[in-house]
Amino acid sequence: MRDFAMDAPIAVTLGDPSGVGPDIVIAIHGDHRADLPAFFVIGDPDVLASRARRLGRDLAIAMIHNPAEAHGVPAGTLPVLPLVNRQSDTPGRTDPANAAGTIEAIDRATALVLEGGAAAVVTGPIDKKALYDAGFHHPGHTEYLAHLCQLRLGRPFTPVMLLTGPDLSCVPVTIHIPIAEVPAQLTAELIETTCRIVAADYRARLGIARPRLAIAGLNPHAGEKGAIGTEDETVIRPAVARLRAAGIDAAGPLPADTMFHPLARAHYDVAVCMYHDQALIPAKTLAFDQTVNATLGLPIIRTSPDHGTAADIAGSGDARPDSFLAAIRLAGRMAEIGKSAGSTVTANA
Ligand SMILES: NC(=O)C1=CN([C@@H]2O[C@H](COP(=O)(O)OP(=O)(O)OC[C@H]3O[C@@H](n4cnc5c(N)ncnc54)[C@H](O)[C@@H]3O)[C@@H](O)[C@H]2O)C=CC1
Ligand SMILES: NCC(=O)COP(=O)(O)O
Repeated sequence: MRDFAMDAPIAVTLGDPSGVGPDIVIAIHGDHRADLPAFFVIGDPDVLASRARRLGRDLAIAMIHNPAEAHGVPAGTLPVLPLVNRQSDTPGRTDPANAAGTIEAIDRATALVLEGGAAAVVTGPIDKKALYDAGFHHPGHTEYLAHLCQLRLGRPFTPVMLLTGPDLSCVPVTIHIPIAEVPAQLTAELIETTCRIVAADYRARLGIARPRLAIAGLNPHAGEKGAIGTEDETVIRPAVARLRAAGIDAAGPLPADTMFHPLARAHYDVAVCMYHDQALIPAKTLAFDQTVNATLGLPIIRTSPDHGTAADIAGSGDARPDSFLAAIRLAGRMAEIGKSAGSTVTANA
């Protein structure tokens, strides 16, 4: 295992057993472990063993009781912190009985990072609807992690979703909400808070001291000077002006249809978009296999692959591991940068 200058290993959750999370973790452990920062899995060892058999892969598991033991497991074995809530191996098919274990893994990983036992959490993809059906009322990891941090630390956090790939990084200001609710939820305050968190975490966790932010408009042609929608002038432009007055390198509102081509991208480090698909469509289209989803604005480091459960190929061996690998690598880099900066500071921490 390479020395990544981190004292604590990274906690990896498998996500929903209906998906490709277990497939990819098994593949990564078998093929890439030596090139990655130290990590351990929080999951059901029987799910991993069963999935490995389906995939025809050898898998030796070492059960651990705390993250520190991950450093001492025999070479070639995968350290696994077992769940209390047992799960079954159901590739391609969600099972309500698995929900408790899926949530437990996120809870325990977050607690371990907050306590300093783990350096970061890398989450495997969850099936959101399956969790909603089981009573989980948070839209996704992003919002749930903020909730967990608030429960533990007693103050609120604004989580910010960042999709970051080799040639494009994007942040959606509103996240998992219906498109019809976007205009009402999009306030100048939310845009400003999001951009301040982006600027602070780029500095503290991504090593870019003064990132250039390109702020998208909401309406076609950024509202065509108010002729095609008003939010660009009444909500977004005032937020950009305040950010600039505060010393943040922000430009916009920019027409969203022309801000993602290569020449335009050369002018910014991160595109701040007004809604989920405005950010995620360009990010996933340009680099589905290399893009990572990172959560900013929290007192913990969290990354994940950009893709979902891919239940249609779970258990088949066809899942590509690249985005998950990039997520583990980015979590390691963020932990190193945070450590050398001597802080876990975020704008709302
Ligand atoms: N971070 C998370 O937990 C995320 C969870 N999801 C959840 O995943 C579920 C499915 O979402 P979809 O929109 O269908 O997106 P998806 O990313 O799961 O699948 C879209 C298409 O890409 C393919 N694909 C995805 N990952 C792949 C990989 N690693 N290798 C090869 N092919 C891959 C799939 O087979 C499918 O054809 C939903 O329940 C959604 O909520 C979606 C995104 C992120
Ligand atoms: N489309 C991205 C996505 O749904 C990721 O959500 P989260 O579970 O990381 O909050």
